[in-house]
Amino acid sequence: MSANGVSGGVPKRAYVTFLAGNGDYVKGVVGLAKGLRHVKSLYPLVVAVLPDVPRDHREILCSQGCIVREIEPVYPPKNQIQFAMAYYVINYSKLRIWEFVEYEKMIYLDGDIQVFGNIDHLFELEDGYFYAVMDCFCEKTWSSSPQYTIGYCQQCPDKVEWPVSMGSPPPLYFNAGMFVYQPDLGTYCRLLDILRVTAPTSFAEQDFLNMFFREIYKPIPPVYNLVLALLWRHPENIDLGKVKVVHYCAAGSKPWRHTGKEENMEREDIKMLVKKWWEIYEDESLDYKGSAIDEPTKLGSMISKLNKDDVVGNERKAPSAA
Ligand SMILES: O=c1ccn([C@@H]2O[C@H](COP(=O)(O)OP(=O)(O)O)[C@@H](O)[C@H]2O)c(=O)[nH]1
Ligand SMILES: OC[C@H]1O[C@H](O[C@@H]2[C@@H](O)[C@H](O)[C@@H](O)[C@H](O)[C@@H]2O)[C@H](O)[C@@H](O)[C@H]1O
Ligand SMILES: [Mn+2]
Repeated sequence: MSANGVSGGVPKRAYVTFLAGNGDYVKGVVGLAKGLRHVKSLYPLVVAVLPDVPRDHREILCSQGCIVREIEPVYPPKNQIQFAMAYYVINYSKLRIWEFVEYEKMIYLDGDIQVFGNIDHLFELEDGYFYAVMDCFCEKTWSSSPQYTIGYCQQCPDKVEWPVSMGSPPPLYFNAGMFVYQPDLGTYCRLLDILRVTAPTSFAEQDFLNMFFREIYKPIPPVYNLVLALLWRHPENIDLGKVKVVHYCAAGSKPWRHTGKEENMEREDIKMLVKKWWEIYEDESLDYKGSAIDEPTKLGSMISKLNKDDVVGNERKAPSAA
């Protein structure tokens, strides 16, 4: 196995998600694992877990065929920022997935995402770019942004034009709940180095990743990450019948917590998407039939230990002469 994700000439690929805490997001990850099986994906699901994910949750994930990899948390520099959601501070730990260099290419999916159509073909996208779906600025989570204040959204840039007095419009901005990327140790080190000197902002690691990858970001269609708010903010941009990936990120839309009480949660399309999520989650025929994969994967943990030895407390040791 070479460290650049190619073993015996076959490029290693996998889906990867992130799990923190001992709460109910583990249901999201189990649903995602079963959803990928449902669409007959060829690739495994790696779950990057923070140390606070309890053993029983890790065992559930292994029993569902997931490859569980423990990661250390990543924290932003000391700050007074009010994140759009207080818990967003834990999302900086997603940056550890750039260290998974035993894979040549990975598709990151949030734990509150479900895949309803096979997207394995995205692994064939040209190397050297960062692929993700454009976000929307119309929800009140964006109320502290200039876009929201003037009513500008990249989903409909002609509706309210960006005022010339405010300079050029913001660069295209992606939702960080789903992206296609290539793990790489050099990128990983630069991410951590630059994070240490970057003031955190409302959307935490999503803002940081947009800044870091702005030169190589390539938008892909919203069928690959339906941010639910698009259904009521930009319905003209969505053909629900063609959507392959649904991102349950609107307030009140997490299927495993859905009560229908929050704004828009009583919509027929939302209720249908929540029902579809539960149908997969409860479908026992989609349970993993193989033997649970050891946690953590032996090789994976050896590689990450090896990498850690080279990056001690983010100061890199000079490579050994050997
Ligand atoms: O308590 C938590 C909160 C978040 N997450 C992970 O962090 C991701 C990003 O958080 P979330 O999806 O809630 O953000 P949103 O997309 O709703 O803004 C989740 O999908 C999970 O993968 C987690 O594991 N436990
Ligand atoms: O920590 C920042 C988060 O930022 C994103 O969530 C937000 C953001 O996209 C807003 O733009 C939407 O309005 C909102 O609905 C959505 O929840 C990612 O989905 C999530 O994984 C995570 O990175
Ligand atoms: Mn999400």
